[in-house]
Amino acid sequence: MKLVLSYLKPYRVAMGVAILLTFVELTVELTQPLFMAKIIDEGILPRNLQAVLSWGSIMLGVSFLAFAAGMTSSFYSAHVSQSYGYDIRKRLFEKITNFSLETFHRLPASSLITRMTNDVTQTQQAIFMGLRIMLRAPLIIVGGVVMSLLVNAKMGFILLGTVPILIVLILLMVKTGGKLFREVQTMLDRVNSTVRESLMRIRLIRAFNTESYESGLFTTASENLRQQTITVLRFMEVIMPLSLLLMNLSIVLILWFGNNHILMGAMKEGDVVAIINYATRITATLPVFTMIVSMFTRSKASANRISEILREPTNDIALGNTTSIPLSIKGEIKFENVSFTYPHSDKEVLHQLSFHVNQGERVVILGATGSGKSTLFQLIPRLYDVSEGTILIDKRDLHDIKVDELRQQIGYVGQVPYLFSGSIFENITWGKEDATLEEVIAAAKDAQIYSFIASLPNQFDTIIGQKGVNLSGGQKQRLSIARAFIRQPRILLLDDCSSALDAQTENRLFQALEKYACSTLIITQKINTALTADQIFIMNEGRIVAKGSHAELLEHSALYQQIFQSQSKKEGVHYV
Ligand SMILES: Nc1ncnc2c1ncn2[C@@H]1O[C@H](COP(=O)(O)OP(=O)(O)OP(=O)(O)O)[C@@H](O)[C@H]1O
Repeated sequence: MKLVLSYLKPYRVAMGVAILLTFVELTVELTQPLFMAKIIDEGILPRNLQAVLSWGSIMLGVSFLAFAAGMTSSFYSAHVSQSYGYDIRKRLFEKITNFSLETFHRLPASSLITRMTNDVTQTQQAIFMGLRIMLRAPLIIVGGVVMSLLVNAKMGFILLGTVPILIVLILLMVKTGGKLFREVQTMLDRVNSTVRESLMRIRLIRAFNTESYESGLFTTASENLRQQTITVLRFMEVIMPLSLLLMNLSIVLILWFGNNHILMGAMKEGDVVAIINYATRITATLPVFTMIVSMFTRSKASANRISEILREPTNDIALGNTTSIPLSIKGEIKFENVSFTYPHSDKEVLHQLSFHVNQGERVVILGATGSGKSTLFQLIPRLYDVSEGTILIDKRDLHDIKVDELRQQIGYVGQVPYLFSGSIFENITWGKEDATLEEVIAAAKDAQIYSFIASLPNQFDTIIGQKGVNLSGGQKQRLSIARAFIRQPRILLLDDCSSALDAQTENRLFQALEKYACSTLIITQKINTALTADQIFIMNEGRIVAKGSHAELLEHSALYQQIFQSQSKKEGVHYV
């Protein structure tokens, strides 16, 4: 909470002005019953129209002052809450874009979106309400009692006697109600996460026909929320009428004693009306406390969730530990005894890897699932840092190359092609923002997707849905490859990204790749692809268990012979 509130620091002056003006508005409001008393005592009862008009005009003037102060206070409060919202969203976005991959695994995108939107809005509303309403309610209670004592000390004592009981009830409401509202908030979060997760796996739910199971999860979460909300409302329904009963009793007492005092000539009618007015103003603030408690509880939960993000460490790799030597990479890659363990994990997934890839070479990596192939790829653009050993690019330690310069010269295509909503042109040029149409066409042709794009009515301007839902798996893969090609990378990492392509298309793709003359590492399950490689690595349980050219491996590696023979039989591969 403190961390989130620290974002209000730049707006201390505006907050001060808003609070000061709320005080002015409130003070002025509290004088109104006094003028009302004057109108009654000096105008209405003695039938003096002049007095009614004079006091009425003063009351109107004062009301206008309260209106102006309230409006300006609202203006400043809105400025503070909106500026705070803008600042904190900006900071959250900066922070999130610098998260390590590890943090992204832990905090799913949907949860981050909720924190950046809904949670920030909750805290913004609480700040606005805090400056405008939260202060008003307690101040009206205190101010109302003080003014009543000033109007008539004896009558004022009735309110003074009532208010401590009222405060006890309010404190009970804040404490117990706060706890109950916190539980409501937890239940509400559970409903949100159930819906979120169900929507994320909707395809799977349909495929496995598990709608009734999901619906059960949702019903349970929803029912818990209903029960908890009923409990908190019942509690409030007891406390609120009790408080109202107390205030109404004090109003009856004021009327009773007031009537006696008027009859005895010890008090004027107007003063009784003024004190009644203060009592009703205090009564009117009571429902506001329910809102304050519920809003404060919600915004506290939101503030905690926002703080979690703000406290997350950022990716040290992206931020520091780099020298600024500008470098044009040639593409030679050397691993020297590289071992790797994922952060927050005890299991070493790569063990003592050593290999050398010459500039412009093509290397195919084969291996069982989970053997560490994708992990190896992630070390080259420094998405993770090695735990032991050294990676050299052009004989230079990876740590001595500026990370953004390194990444600019690497083309990476992951296992799952990611396309965003936008045009095909935008999706390809994401790899190089200043690319010309000619470059885009060339990349699309090399990625074997041009003829498909050309057949579309809007060609490169065709809008594709989020995650490219209107494209086939193979088309998505080829668009992702075009995005990597357009960068003219010096190192190209293709992580099983041509799995959906037929053999002919894949062949043409790899032929087109020749002209880029970049060092290319390809993870694949297809032996056909291995045939085009300068070197083949076979990985097993985090180790390179065999490496060499196709001919070398065919001669020396029993494992490779097995893979080759089993796939050759299936696919009719012939090595010439
Ligand atoms: N973020 C992570 N945190 C901890 N362990 C991980 C993480 N990602 C992968 N691993 C583990 O690292 C090992 C290697 O995974 P990796 O994805 O590199 O294998 P792979 O050979 O590419 O597999 P596949 O062919 O199925 O993609 C696996 O045991 C996996 O469980």
